[in-house]
Amino acid sequence: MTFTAPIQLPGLALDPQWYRRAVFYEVMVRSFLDSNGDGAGDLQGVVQKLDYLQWLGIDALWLPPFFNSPLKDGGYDVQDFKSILPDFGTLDEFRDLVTKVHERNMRVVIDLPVNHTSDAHEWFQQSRSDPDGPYGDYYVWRDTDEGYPNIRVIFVDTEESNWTFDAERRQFFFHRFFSHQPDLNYENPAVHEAMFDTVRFWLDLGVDGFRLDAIPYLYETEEGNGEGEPATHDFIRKLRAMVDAEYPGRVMIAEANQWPTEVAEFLGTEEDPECHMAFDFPVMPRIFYSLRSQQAGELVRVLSEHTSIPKNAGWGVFLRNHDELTLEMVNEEYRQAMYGWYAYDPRMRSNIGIRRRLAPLLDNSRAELELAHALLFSLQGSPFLYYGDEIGMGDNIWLPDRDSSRTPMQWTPDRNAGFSTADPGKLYLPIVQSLVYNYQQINVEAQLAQSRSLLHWIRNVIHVRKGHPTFGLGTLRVLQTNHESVLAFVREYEGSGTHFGDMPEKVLCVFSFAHNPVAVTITDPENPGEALYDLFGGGQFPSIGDDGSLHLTLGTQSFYWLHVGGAHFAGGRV
Ligand SMILES: OC[C@H]1O[C@H](O[C@H]2O[C@H](CO)[C@@H](O)[C@H](O)[C@H]2O)[C@H](O)[C@@H](O)[C@@H]1O
Ligand SMILES: [Ca+2]
Repeated sequence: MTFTAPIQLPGLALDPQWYRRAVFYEVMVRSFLDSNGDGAGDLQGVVQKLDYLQWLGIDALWLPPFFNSPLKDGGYDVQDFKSILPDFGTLDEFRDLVTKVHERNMRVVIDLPVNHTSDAHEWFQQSRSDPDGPYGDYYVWRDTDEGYPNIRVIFVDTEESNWTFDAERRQFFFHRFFSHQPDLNYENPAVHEAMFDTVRFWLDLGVDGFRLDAIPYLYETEEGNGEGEPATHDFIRKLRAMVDAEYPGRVMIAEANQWPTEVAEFLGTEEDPECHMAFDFPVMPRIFYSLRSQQAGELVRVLSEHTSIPKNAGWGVFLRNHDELTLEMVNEEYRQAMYGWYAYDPRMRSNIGIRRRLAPLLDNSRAELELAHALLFSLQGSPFLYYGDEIGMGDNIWLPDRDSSRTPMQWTPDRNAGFSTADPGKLYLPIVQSLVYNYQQINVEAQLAQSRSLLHWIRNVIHVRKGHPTFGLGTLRVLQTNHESVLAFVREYEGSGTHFGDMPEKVLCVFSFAHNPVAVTITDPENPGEALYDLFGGGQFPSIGDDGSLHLTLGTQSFYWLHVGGAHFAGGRV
């Protein structure tokens, strides 16, 4: 067997499975760093912080929309798919960003809201004013608001219907989201062409992939619920075929807030692939549920459900993102429990979810933050971090909608948290100044100076994860335990033999959600008698018994990652 070292810096390493090994980081351009002092973050600001992201161990940036936009929905209301909002920068600056990201062997994934545009988009302006013109059929127009009776309203806080009357065209248009976001009409082949053209435009600029926003909602039918209609899958397959043929190695990531069996359809089959990755929505709220209920049962249940997906497809796992913590994937009983624990002030709720950041949700508990991240970094799928969560940033629930958790990144204890030199009143959103999460306490500089900070802890875990390909590429098998608060699973990878370090490996991951120390017996019938070593420090643990049983004790809300087998293991501390 020959081992070749991965291609080294500078430049991108050739790795067809890069997205399955990658740690992703969501950077809202507007929120990260303001390079020119106008009060809003920009592309050059992101460039200035690439060293920080590389140090943290990030492999790929996910940039939510930065296109020209009225910004009534954080940029998901696109006015022009081929230009950048001037506040954020220029196409040349974007090219520069891509080059500098690639120089660091990192990648850039951009967000593409393919389902709809802003009503300020030229296509919609022309569609409403000239029904018989080239854009007349670009949107979904009807004489009444009675079509598609089975299609639910998603933004229940603001919208009563998916139809809005347009006084100029004197017809109703269809919208899955805000009434200023008309849905594109995918029955029209010209819309397909326009979207392919958009995708090629950004791939030609060097992006490594797309998050396909709100992907289930492209087509509507009278009978269906408009979520993953067959024609939607046909379109995605067609798009994937084009990407594979013209831009091999670039990826499509499905944002489909559905149950894994339905989401798996957005990954297609090996013969007829759709997206390369899809976010795992059900697992996320169950992590939060387990933390408060001290019950691992719901996580055990969803992780034990095997959903088959194509060989090279993968999941994206996350704790938080730029949206509310969605509760669409839990039933009413669990939803109410979670509102009670996490959204006790009605101001904290948004649609079917909770508009708070990670650290305030977990009441700034270091044990819970570590436990939640340990899960994030060891579940099956690629982890997606949300900017600022690595330092435990707070939120501002007095801001409207999801702006509560889109406030400026806190870099230093100085003016505007080092985010901007602008007059503080000019910032796009105020810096968090709350008692616990005040930027003078919670910032990158202060955490860099403390070796035991959350930031250093998260960096260490990321680097340990990266030393073990099983986390990105391995299978997950849930184990039986005799304690209701304990979750245990084995991540197992057969090794590819193509890269140095890409060896067969098994890691036993154990998590206790109990609010007190516990003793537990775990059963792993497949690894009787195997030795166990702590992945962080290399310390030897009691071996698994010959009958497959393992007795462990765990501290309050704590976890272990244990290498299974082999006495040679040396630990992974960086
Ligand atoms: O462009 C409209 C929205 O599209 C995404 O929406 C997703 O977030 C919703 C919650 O905010 C969720 O309920 C829905 O299922 C998703 O498709 C995007 O992430 C949003 O920011 C955007 O408003
Ligand atoms: Ca700026």
